[in-house]
Amino acid sequence: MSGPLIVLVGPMGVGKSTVGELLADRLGTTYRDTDADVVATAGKPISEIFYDEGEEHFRELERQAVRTAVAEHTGVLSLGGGAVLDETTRTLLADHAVVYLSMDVEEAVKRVGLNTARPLLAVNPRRQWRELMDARRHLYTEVARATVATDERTPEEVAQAVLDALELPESAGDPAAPGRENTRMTDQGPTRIQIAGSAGTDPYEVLVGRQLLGELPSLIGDRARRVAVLHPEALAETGEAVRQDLAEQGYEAIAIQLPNAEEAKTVEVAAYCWKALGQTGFTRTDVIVGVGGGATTDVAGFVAATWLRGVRWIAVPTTVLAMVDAAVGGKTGINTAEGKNLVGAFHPPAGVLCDLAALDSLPVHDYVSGMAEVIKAGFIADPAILDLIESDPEGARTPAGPHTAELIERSIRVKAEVVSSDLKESGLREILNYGHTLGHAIEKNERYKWRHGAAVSIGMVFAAELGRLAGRLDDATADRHRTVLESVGLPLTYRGDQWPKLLENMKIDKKSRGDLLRFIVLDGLGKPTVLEGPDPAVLLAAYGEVSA
Ligand SMILES: NC(=O)c1ccc[n+]([C@@H]2O[C@H](COP(=O)([O-])OP(=O)(O)OC[C@H]3O[C@@H](n4cnc5c(N)ncnc54)[C@H](O)[C@@H]3O)[C@@H](O)[C@H]2O)c1
Ligand SMILES: O=C(O)C(=O)C[C@@H](O)[C@H](O)[C@H](O)COP(=O)(O)O
Repeated sequence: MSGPLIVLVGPMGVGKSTVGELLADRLGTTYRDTDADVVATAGKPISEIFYDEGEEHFRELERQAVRTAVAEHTGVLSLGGGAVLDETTRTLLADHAVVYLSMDVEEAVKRVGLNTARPLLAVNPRRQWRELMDARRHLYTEVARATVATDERTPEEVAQAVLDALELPESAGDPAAPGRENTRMTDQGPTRIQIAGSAGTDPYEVLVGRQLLGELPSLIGDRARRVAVLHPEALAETGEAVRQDLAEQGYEAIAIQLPNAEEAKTVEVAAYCWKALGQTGFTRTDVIVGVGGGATTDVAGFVAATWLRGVRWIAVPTTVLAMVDAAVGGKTGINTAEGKNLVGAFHPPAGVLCDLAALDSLPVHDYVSGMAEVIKAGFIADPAILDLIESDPEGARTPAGPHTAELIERSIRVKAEVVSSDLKESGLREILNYGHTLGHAIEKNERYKWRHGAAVSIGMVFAAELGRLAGRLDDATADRHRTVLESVGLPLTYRGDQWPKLLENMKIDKKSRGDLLRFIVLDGLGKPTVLEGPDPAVLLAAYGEVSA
């Protein structure tokens, strides 16, 4: 019978794609994945199909994808975790060499837990997993010719067990087969970016990848008895899922819900957290976990810095901006009526887990806001970032874009290098403030209702104009600010009549020294420097270039 040489079924996260690709290599054939086919047909990630059109529509797309692939494909094929729910699909699989890859519940939660791209497991992963498997296990075994357990086996061992179970020699595939039809990222594990310890602080790692929940307990460590999970209202379910998971690992885990966005960065919210910690009996060996955007991680870090004069904390950033900037480097803090981040502390986290799957649920404006800090990293240190964005500006507005992981990793590396050598901003670190002097002044002027990235975007155009007018920056690089920021949808202008207020706000910027205003400007692409006490007329002229 023609059709796939092997069909792999089994739950999400069991490793079908990794094992499938290994099998295809060893058999000299090609690998195909019906989930990838569905994503290609729909033009969006599976989580978005679930969200926009519902599970029923997704199942219909999946049924068609399986029918086509079973008819066309002659190599190794893997099906989505729920494909076997469909009776037509099960009938179609009869007489094919189907192998069920299984795993136990602990392994599943470790591999899949925090991955919000798996829409069925966003909340309480352990319980949901059991329910899911109770509903599906018999369907997997019904269609499968063999079952291969994956627990505590390497992908190579699983692949060998599949070949053994089907009694397939390694030459069974077609060596003349063309290249892969659907290559997918294999589970290579997260990228690890090191941040050096300095000023008496420990080194730590920023992990970028998927399915990173399993890393939390080892970061928390066994000296901790209590863990507080701080999360924004928008991530109530995720926060509770993380809390519950930690509780099931034996920690006394509490969740503290914060308001969304800048409303969390107040002394009242910090005081509410201190109260919760006090009532829980939080000691110096206990640990805070901040799950959310930059506002949440700023508060979580600040509460950790101030409680008992400093407890350990871990950042789980869920926005682009928090991944590339806020959660890395140990600047923590809150706003006051007088200005942005005016109260805070340098208190680095014990680790940062950037689960890229979290970005799938981020509203587009918040995603784009984060691109301002990515673009900042491009202008001050890594112009390849700008080239990537300019090659596909639309792609840079969505987590499904082709360069998402690279843009995020490159930006983190820029930040990592700077904060590794100057944690407390005694010099070099000031370059990370590019665009922020005016940006923060705008945020205060808008009573912290604007997105940070939007304000920083205007701030960068202003800084570029300041650099140009001060005779430091060439026209092409100054103009490039406008084109690249606008291409992803960031704003370039602000109300002209607000200058006196903005000037007043800028005086309390953390880079100011006495009455001296200081700005980060560029001497050229990737060459940030400090401009001290610019002529007021030059400042006004630069503002004229961004005023609407
Ligand atoms: N400490 C630093 O070094 C540093 C650096 C840059 C920025 N910041 C600070 O970071 C803050 C901005 O961070 P931000 O842009 O992440 O905004 P944010 O934290 O305000 O998050 C934006 C919105 O998205 C929601 N959200 C977060 N993750 C989500 C997800 N995965 N799915 C759906 N909704 C989600 C939040 O609840 C919020 O409503 C500012 O306060 C800024 O000052 C700090
Ligand atoms: O990490 C830094 O240092 C930065 O300046 C990064 C900025 O993007 C960030 O917005 C930071 O919070 C601003 O710090 P502040 O000291 O100006 O409040």
